[in-house]
Amino acid sequence: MSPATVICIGMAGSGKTTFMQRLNSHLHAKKEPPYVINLDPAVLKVPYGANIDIRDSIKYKKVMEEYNLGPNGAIVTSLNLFATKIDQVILLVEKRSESFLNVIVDTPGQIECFIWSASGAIITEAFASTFPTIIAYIVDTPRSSSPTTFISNMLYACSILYKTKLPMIIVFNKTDVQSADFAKEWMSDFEVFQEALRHDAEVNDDGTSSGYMNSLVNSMSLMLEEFYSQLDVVGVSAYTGDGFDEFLDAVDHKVDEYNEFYKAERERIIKDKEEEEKARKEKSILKLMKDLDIKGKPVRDEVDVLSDTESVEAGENDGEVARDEDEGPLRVYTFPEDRAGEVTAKTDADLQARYQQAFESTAKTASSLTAESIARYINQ
Ligand SMILES: Nc1nc2c(ncn2[C@@H]2O[C@H](COP(=O)(O)OP(=O)(O)OP(=O)(O)O)[C@@H](O)[C@H]2O)c(=O)[nH]1
Repeated sequence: MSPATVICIGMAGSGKTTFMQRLNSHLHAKKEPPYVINLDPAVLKVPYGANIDIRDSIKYKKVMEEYNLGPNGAIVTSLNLFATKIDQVILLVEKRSESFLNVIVDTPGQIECFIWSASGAIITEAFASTFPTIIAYIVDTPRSSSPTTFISNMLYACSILYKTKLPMIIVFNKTDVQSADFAKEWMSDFEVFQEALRHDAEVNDDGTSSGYMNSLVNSMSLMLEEFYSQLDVVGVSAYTGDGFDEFLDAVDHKVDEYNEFYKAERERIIKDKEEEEKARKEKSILKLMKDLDIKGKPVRDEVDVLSDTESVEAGENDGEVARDEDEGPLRVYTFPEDRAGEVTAKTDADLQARYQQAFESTAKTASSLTAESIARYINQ
């Protein structure tokens, strides 16, 4: 059975690394140790034992110095460098896939460096086309307790879902500080969310609010209802380990969903792409043949016709041999030696004339060039 891959994504400080550490120890305690991958090149310390660590092959600080980049540019470049080896990574994981049930992947805190970069897409796609892959979007619960921050976070999650096209679990972390019940309620009951929004506006209104913000958040929350229906939502505490069994149940549920819907959809997309590529190749071959003026006829026939270059001036008659009106009978039988003589004589005279012409024009150009350079020399 293919191991389920869980890619942890979340804003900086949401607790991805702590979550990974807790998930790792939770699975170890269940005697189901996972395969752990760290894709954050800038992290100083990884508090869990990673089987594959991007920092082993790519030195973030050197990338910064060598390519003269800032912190985010260096993360993207490190990921680009890593993405070139992703097939080897997948092979490594595949080789050992019999001995674990889960692959867990940590990503950089700067979400956009991973989600919106080409390399992030390549890495995600490589996993998703080999193993059932799901996204765990980690949210800092205490920092999302205001309706506006909450909706911003959900919009971000929504964009990630549509970008990756993979099943997603929203993980409300840090429930030891604040329970995630309020968020679950907001996601399931639109009226409760509106009430919270109204209350927030009253409490925080300093007289500068135009009401525009509230109506915008209102419409967004309506729009997000469809998005919420596709999600599994769990509350966890990476500190205490609370909610991790529930999280693993959600992973199982999403893996079933992946196998049922996403896999078929992905296969359809890949097939469509292959067909598109095939059609594109056929079209460009046809275009090439047209440019070469082959017109779809078998190439050998054309070569035979085109080989008679002596009788045709370049560009004339589209490469076809025209017969002179006074050429006489279509076919005259002569002895091979005579024919050879005729051709040689004609060719020799022709060649002589062409050499002469070429020599004259070259000499002319050369002499005028020499005159020009002498004049330039005298001027200097
Ligand atoms: N109270 C509480 N704090 C937590 C929990 N999980 C993480 N933290 C704290 O949140 C802060 C950020 O945690 P990290 O795990 O470093 O977060 P991260 O998302 O990996 O951060 P970046 O790698 O910078 O993106 C740290 O101070 C953690 O101690 C939790 O469940 N409860």
